[in-house]
Amino acid sequence: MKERILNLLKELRWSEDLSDKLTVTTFHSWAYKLLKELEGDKAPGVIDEVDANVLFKEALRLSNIDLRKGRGLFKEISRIRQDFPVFEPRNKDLRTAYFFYKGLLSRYGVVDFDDLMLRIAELFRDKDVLQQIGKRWSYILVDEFQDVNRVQFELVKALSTNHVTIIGDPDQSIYSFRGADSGSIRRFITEFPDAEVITLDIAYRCHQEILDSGSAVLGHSECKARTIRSNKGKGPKIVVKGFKNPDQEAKWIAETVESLTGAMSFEAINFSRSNVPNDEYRLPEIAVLLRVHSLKNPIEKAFLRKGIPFRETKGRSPMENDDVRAVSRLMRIVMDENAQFHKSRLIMEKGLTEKDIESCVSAWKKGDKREAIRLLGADPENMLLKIFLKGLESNDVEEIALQFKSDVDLLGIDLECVNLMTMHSAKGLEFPVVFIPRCEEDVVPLKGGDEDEERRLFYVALTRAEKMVYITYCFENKGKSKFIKSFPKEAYLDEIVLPVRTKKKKKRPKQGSLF
Ligand SMILES: Nc1ncnc2c1ncn2[C@@H]1O[C@H](COP(=O)(O)OP(=O)(O)OP(=O)(O)O)[C@@H](O)[C@H]1O
Repeated sequence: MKERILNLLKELRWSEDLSDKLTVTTFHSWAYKLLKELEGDKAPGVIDEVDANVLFKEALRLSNIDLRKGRGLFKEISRIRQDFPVFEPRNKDLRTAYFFYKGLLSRYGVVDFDDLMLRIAELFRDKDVLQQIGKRWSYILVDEFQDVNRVQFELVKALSTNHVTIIGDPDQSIYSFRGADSGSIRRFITEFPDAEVITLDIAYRCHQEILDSGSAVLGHSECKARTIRSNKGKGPKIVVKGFKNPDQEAKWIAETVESLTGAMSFEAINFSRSNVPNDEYRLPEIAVLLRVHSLKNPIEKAFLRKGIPFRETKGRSPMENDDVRAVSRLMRIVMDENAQFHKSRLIMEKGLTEKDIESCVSAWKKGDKREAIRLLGADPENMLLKIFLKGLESNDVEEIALQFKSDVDLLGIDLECVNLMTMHSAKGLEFPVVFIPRCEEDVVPLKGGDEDEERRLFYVALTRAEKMVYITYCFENKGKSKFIKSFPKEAYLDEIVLPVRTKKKKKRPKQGSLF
């Protein structure tokens, strides 16, 4: 991102070289660097969400709380610590689990993501610290402000003596389940009444049909429809198709992808191109966006059957890759021989003994990384691991873990394959062609979800498309999503695809025996 900004400045013939003055970072990575600077060697390590869950389960066991309650309690604890000021939980189980969890974090000398932000908020209470840190940046710009939580809001507020610009779209707030405060932009405007509000109402990505349909879906939420004009004007209509079941739907998606990319298989030639623009696309220009990851199976099968390469982007951190994770734990142990938490996890996850770990550390310290990786039971040829190791040459392990939130960041999106991902992980991306399957009631909007947030999520999915949107649903299930029903009539083409009935073979009359 920093490179892109510097290149843009060059294009704009900006005379000053800003490469040393410009910091581009995430909240967590920024907080970690500050913590390390302010607390030096005493600064705790950071554990990600997966490790935090492991530790929380340990806390539940220690406090004799039913593990089945774990998920809900952990969500609640995270919510509490993303609020500001943090309040003490009233619920007895929650209070006990929280107490043990905090104890474990401190015993292992680690913080989780929520704690990390809270620590900085705590440090900023000291006016001198705040002044010392604040004067480093003359201008602060926060992007995707609709996704900040209350603690992050307070940090930005604390730094508001600098010139602060926030950018965001309240209609794309889709992370309230993770603690984001969907009202943060509104709150900012209320708390800083002198702030100049600039409304960006021209869209450069999508055609008018997509914007109008997205606005119509939002029109039913508290955000209310906005009028956004496309500088591209009108484009192809959104294609909506209903199928009998997910297999037929997936088959059609695979055929359409094949046709869009000019594939020449026998079936592709036979397949009707009536809904396909004349252009040919490359596979990475196509994305299939799912409401939940578990809907992927029929689509994967259909792609495999046709030999269409696809890449699944789970929106997960590359740190969740087994090999990367093992080496990252080793790095933490190399840096700090008391990194008990990571030692215990290596023993559990890789079946190593204390002695094995010592051998890994010693090989690593001697510079024999390949041997250390082999001893860990990891694959030195793993591509993600190779990229991770490259990153380690110029960053410390915590930095990498915090910087690269998904493998899209690490690998780049431009592999020669279709992108299969959730609507959430598509946030911020764009593709010439977008498929949105399973747009039926109970899936879109998801049963039990917050309907306003579901509308915003669908809006995000729709507006990833630069040109074509194909929305499909299965009528065998609960039927077409009400979101589609709110599209303006002139923005889409609606069609039901009935399964082709294969003619039953007529029974051959049995020839009577001549004898
Ligand atoms: N002034 C402009 N002129 C031409 N194209 C533009 C302009 N501004 C943005 N674009 C293009 O419009 C698309 C969307 O821009 P960008 O990603 O910055 O918007 P965004 O508001 O962050 O989008 P979203 O939040 O929906 O992901 C990009 O392809 C970008 O190159």
